[in-house]
Amino acid sequence: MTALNKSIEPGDSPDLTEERASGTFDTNAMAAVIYGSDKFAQRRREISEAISKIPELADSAPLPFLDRFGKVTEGSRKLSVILENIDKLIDPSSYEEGLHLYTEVMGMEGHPLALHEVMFIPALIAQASDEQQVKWLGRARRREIIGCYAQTEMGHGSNLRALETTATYSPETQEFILHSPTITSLKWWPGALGKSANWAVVVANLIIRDKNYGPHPFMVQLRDEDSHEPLPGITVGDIGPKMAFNGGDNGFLGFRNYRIPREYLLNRHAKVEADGRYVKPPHAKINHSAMIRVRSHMATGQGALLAHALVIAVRYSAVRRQGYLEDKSREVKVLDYQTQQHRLFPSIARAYAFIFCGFETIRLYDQLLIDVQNGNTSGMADLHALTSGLKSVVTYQTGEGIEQARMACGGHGYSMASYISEIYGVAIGGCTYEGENMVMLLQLGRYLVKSIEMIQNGKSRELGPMVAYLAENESEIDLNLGPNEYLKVFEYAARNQTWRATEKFQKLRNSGMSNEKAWNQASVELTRASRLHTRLYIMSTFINHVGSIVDQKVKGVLIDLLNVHVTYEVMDIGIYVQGLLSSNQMDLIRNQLYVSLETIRPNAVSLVDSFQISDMQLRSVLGRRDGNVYENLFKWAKSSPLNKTDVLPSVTQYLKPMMEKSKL
Ligand SMILES: CC/C=C\C/C=C\C/C=C\C/C=C/C(=O)SCCNC(=O)CCNC(=O)[C@H](O)C(C)(C)COP(=O)(O)OP(=O)(O)OC[C@H]1O[C@@H](n2cnc3c(N)ncnc32)[C@H](O)[C@@H]1OP(=O)(O)O
Ligand SMILES: Cc1cc2nc3c(=O)[nH]c(=O)nc-3n(C[C@H](O)[C@H](O)[C@H](O)COP(=O)(O)OP(=O)(O)OC[C@H]3O[C@@H](n4cnc5c(N)ncnc54)[C@H](O)[C@@H]3O)c2cc1C
Repeated sequence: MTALNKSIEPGDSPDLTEERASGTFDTNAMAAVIYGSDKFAQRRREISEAISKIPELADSAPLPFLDRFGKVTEGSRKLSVILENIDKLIDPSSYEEGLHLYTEVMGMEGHPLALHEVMFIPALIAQASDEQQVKWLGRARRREIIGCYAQTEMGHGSNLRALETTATYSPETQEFILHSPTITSLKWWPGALGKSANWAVVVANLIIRDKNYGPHPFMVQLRDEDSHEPLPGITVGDIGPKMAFNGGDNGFLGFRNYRIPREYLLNRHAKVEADGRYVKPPHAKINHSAMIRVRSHMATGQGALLAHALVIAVRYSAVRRQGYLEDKSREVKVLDYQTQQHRLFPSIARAYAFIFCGFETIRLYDQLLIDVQNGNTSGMADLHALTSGLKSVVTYQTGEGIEQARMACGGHGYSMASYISEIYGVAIGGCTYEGENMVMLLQLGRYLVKSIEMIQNGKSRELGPMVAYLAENESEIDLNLGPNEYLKVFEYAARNQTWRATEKFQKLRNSGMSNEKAWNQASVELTRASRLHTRLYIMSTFINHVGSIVDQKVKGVLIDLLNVHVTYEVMDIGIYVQGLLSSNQMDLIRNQLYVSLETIRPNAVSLVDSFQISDMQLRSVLGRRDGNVYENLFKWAKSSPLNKTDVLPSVTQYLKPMMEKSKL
């Protein structure tokens, strides 16, 4: 019996045992749905089992008790143990297995290879020519070098056109000269840059004979491969502590006329010939492909973070007893309160929805990558718009859900013993990285406005499938028919808001206002349209995915969860559907939501157990699989370094003299 499946073990809290007994489906079968296949769900369990057999992979102390230096050291220490044992742990060629291994062993705090795997290698795959890949990709995959992705500067992150770092081509020496002309041009934020990486993909403005060709990616060696000392002309270091990711070394980087060979421009798409002739890429934004990749993966990534917080909050809510319902002889599990269910269950539904929606988005990205490698860039604008909206909505809603999960754990949720604040810090980083959320919502807004303009110009037939609904007329809604009717409600809301926002923008522009000013004055309405459009996409992928499930028990509970989702989402956008739904219909939906919360209640713990997050990965006293919270909370507090002695030096030095003095 492993510690991961839904089986009940001796010594488990009777409250959690009772919850698991009431589950109506097999959590292994649900895990197969969550992780895409039974085979991979099984591999995850095997990897967790293998990790548990290597004691050096365990945290050397609860991570919240480590200081920054300790966290950074811990990440590197564990990395070396992982690499010594890698063949025993995973299939090293599998990205997914690697991700599971790192997530479980490292926790949330970050580690030296995070950006190497997530951005550096993908940037080489997408942007390096075949010849360049022979030179660097193998070395990167074998971890002979550690890389990062250095784009953002102290002065500019969103507006890439204003980046200041230059890469000036010198035809005489056939080199690029990298230079940081100002303080604000210092690269600032790249993960693993500060202390770990010795190479970077650096985004800099390509200058040839005084002409600026805009941001391009360059492969740049930062540190000596033997001594790890920064190379002459490079200034590099750590940017200091952050809200989270404190085991990671986000860094700064400056160049003083630093020379690299002409062949170090990543030139799969754009090239500079020896004489300085520039060969244009097939699409102006093709250099942004590493960002598109991460954005495409963010729905699944954020879904997993939300799931992590919910495993903690739901299990804890089943062992936490506080207050009474009808039976006054025993306090109830707080999970039985409708308010607690309303706080947590819609988030469980969203976590599932984000993961399923992520499958579809990753599929679209993988297809785009193949198309682009074959010279077809026609799908780039669609995927850019979709992933811009998606990363914004899922990161924001994940943050909201995790914060509700924290509050659902009362006072103990505020303790680092819950680990929820760490998950929150990591998740909300996603609202900023890979494009600040408002900026990205406006990118989608731009695409939606263009879609409306196509309809206005009689080109509805040319609209892509995801925006075709913008040209439709609304039909009667019968809410007894199930999720597809709710989808129509969402289509109505997104269509209406997109038309209103576009018309506002056009009206302002037609009144003589500049395009930019009109855009700015319509921008809040445009972001609202983008959110509704994205939520519609999430809902439709959720519905489609549930429709494709074969295991009937799993499908049954996912339909119940879908009912929570659609009713909650429609209630949440009530203001946008006032013209469509009567107040009687709104009351009906509200009641359906309350009924669906009750329907899900017996399966709540099994639904979060199905994420199969081991206790090691969970790192939460409140969320432990066995539910034995209280004795472990006391043990956790006793392990605090402050409790090593009864009397602290600070008491002897400052408080005692103060109290003594007051006695006189
Ligand atoms: C597996 C992963 C899971 C989890 C990750 C875990 C950990 C990782 C942690 C952290 C990593 C973080 C990394 C980073 O943050 S890297 C830095 C990221 N930086 C950004 O995202 C910058 C955001 N800014 C931009 O992307 C662009 O500057 C912006 C799109 C906002 C504007 O670009 P620009 O000014 O150049 O263009 P516009 O004039 O606005 O638009 C012109 C035109 O081009 C279209 N466009 C823009 N971008 C793209 C694109 N990527 N693809 C296709 N088309 C694009 C845009 O829509 C316009 O089109 P049109 O309207 O037709 O003219
Ligand atoms: C945890 C973390 C990890 C990161 N890792 C990396 C990395 O590995 N590599 C890397 O290169 N970078 C990295 N970054 C940097 C990140 O990509 C940028 O911080 C991000 O793109 C936002 O840019 P900014 O900081 O310039 O924000 P700003 O653009 O300055 O945003 C400030 C405010 O201005 C608003 N704003 C800006 N432009 C507009 C506009 N046009 N219209 C309306 N409002 C606007 C924004 O909405 C926001 O409210 C990381 C950041 C974080 C937090």
